[in-house]
Amino acid sequence: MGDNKPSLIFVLGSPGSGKGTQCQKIKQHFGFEALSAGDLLVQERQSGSKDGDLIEHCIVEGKIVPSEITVRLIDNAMKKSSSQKFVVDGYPRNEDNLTGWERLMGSKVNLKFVLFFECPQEVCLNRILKRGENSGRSDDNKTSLVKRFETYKVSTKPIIEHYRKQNLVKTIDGDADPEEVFERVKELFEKEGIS
Ligand SMILES: Nc1ncnc2c1ncn2[C@@H]1O[C@H](COP(=O)(O)OP(=O)(O)OP(=O)(O)O)[C@@H](O)[C@H]1O
Ligand SMILES: Nc1ccn([C@@H]2O[C@H](COP(=O)(O)O)[C@@H](O)[C@H]2O)c(=O)n1
Repeated sequence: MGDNKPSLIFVLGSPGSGKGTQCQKIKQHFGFEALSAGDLLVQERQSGSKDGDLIEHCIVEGKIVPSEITVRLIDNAMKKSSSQKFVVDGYPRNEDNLTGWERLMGSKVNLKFVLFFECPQEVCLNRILKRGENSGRSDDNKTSLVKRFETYKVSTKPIIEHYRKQNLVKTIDGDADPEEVFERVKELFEKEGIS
C-alpha cells in the first residue's frame, strides 16, 4: 500500500557535473517534476525578497544559503506542483541543509535515492567557463568557481558520504556527452523500477 507521500530523488555532484542538464532529461523522459535549489534561490532574489542580498552574497562567494530559506522554497515549489515525484537538483549541500531538511521535510517525503554525478574537476571547470561566456550567472567566473569547488569538497562531499553509508547513493559517471550520460541514468532508473 502506498503512503501518499511524494517520492523524491536528490541530485548531487560538483558544479558543472551536469545535474541540471540530466534533471531536465529525467523530467522529459520519466515525468518527474524537476526543482533546482540554485534556481529557486535566484528566483527568490529576483522577486525582491528581504533575503535577496544574503542570497546574492552566498552565490557570488560560493557559500551555502541557510537551510530555513532554501527548504521553504523547495517546500513551496512542491506544494504548487501537482506531481507526486520530484528530482531536487543541488540539495542538500551541507550539514545545515541536511538537518534543516530532516527536521521540516524528512517525514513528508519518500527519499528514493541520491543520484550522484561523478565528473573530474577539470572537465567541470571547462564546462562552466564555457557556460559563463553567455549564461549571465554572477558565479560562472573563475574567482567564484574556485570557491564553489572548495565548498563542494569541504561541505557537500561529506553529505554524499552520509548517504553512501545508508546505501542510498547511486553513482553515475558524468564524463561523457549528455546523451550518453542519460543512457546511464535510464539504465539505473529501469533497474530501480522507475519507468
Ligand atoms: N555531459 C555533458 N557534456 C558536456 N557539457 C555538458 C554536459 N552536461 C552538461 N553540460 C554543459 O555544462 C554546463 C553545466 O551543466 P549543468 O548546468 O547541467 O551542470 P550542473 O551540475 O547543474 O552545474 P551547476 O551546479 O553549476 O548549476 C552547461 O553549459 C551544460 O550545457
Ligand atoms: N542547496 C543550495 C543550492 C545552491 N545554493 C547556492 O546557489 C549557487 C548555485 O547553485 P547551483 O546548484 O546552480 O550550482 C551555489 O553555489 C550556492 O551559492 C545554495 O546556497 N544552497
